[in-house]
Amino acid sequence: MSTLSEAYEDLPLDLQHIKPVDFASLEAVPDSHVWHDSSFGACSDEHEKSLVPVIDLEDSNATELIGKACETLGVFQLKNHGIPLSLIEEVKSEAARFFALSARQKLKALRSPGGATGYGIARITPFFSKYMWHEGFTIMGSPVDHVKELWPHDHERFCDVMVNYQKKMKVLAERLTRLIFKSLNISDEEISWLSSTSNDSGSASTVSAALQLNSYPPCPEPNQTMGLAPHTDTFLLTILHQTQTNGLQIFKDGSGWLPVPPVEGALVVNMGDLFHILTNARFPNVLHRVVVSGTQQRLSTAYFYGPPIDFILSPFSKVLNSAQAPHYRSVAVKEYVAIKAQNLEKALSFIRA
Ligand SMILES: C=C1C[C@]23C[C@H]1CC[C@H]2[C@@]12CCC[C@@](C)(C(=O)O1)[C@H]2[C@@H]3C(=O)O
Ligand SMILES: O=C(O)CCC(=O)C(=O)O
Ligand SMILES: [Fe+2]
Repeated sequence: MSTLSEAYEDLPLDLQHIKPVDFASLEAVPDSHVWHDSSFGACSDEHEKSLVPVIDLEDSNATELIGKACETLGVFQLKNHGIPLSLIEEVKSEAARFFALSARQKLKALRSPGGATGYGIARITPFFSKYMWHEGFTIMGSPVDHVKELWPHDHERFCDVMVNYQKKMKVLAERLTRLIFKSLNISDEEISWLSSTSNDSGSASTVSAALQLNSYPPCPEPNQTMGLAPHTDTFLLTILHQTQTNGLQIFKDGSGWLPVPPVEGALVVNMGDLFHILTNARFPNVLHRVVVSGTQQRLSTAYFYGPPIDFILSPFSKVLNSAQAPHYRSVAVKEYVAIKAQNLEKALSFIRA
């Protein structure tokens, strides 16, 4: 086994946990999608200044600023990231074109129970008793097989844009990972997989990566439902682009749910479980969720990045001071992916040392 999609083949889902409802046909929130969560209104949207720092990647202090943000909140917004805004726009418009199709059309690109790529609801759905006000399109590698079903003669535009965006995201994710390791004083030898994957040398192992297009349709009763339930991301880091519609919130102990407002041209970067493990819990794996709007569709694009699935990770000895014991045992990426898929937020407790 060498690719992430193969790892997910062994973790099949039931169709009821893949197939979205036809949101466009709903005039009210059906009971299946009603969440009894009293905290929606409690979101501190009144916070005028967001706690999430906006960092310029061209800033001469970028390494320190990013290292600090990773350690405190586990999330930051990134400006001057080098991703052409025109490409981001194209991704957004291709995603919008897809989600605007009729339900019948979109179902032609449905993920299969053992598949990773395609249209469907969030993989975390089985852990909750209610469904989310959300539909997604997951891409691992090329989406061509699925998109050909929808647009037999016009699939190239969508596929080219998504493949190109993933290439650019991979370069950025790699650059951020190096920079974050540098902020931790971790040497290059400890990150051999990073260098062995960057030089396209044929047999070299590939990093784990996926692109997720998310759509949260406007909702007739936004306070009654949930866009995306609270979760942490599984891999090292996630690079997210969000449209101008609010909705993303992070959970901070002592403060509750805090908004991550859209910043024009910026990308949101958040730490996932694997960085939390590597840093021996020094970086939080930030808990986040999405609430929905009554009037506007929200679109977001998340790129998940991690080491090759056979890579075995354990807390860096460098980040452990002499008095500190490792909190987590060694675990292969694919093993952690399986534990997470079966246990969600309890996954980390299964690898506690
Ligand atoms: C590469 C990934 C990362 C996945 C699983 C797999 C494909 C789809 C990703 C998401 C996207 C939506 C939220 C999430 C929580 C979900 O349900 O599916 C993500 C999850 C994770 O971070 O675990
Ligand atoms: O839509 C968003 O802003 C969040 C998406 C997300 O958390 C995810 O795809 O993992
Ligand atoms: Fe997420």
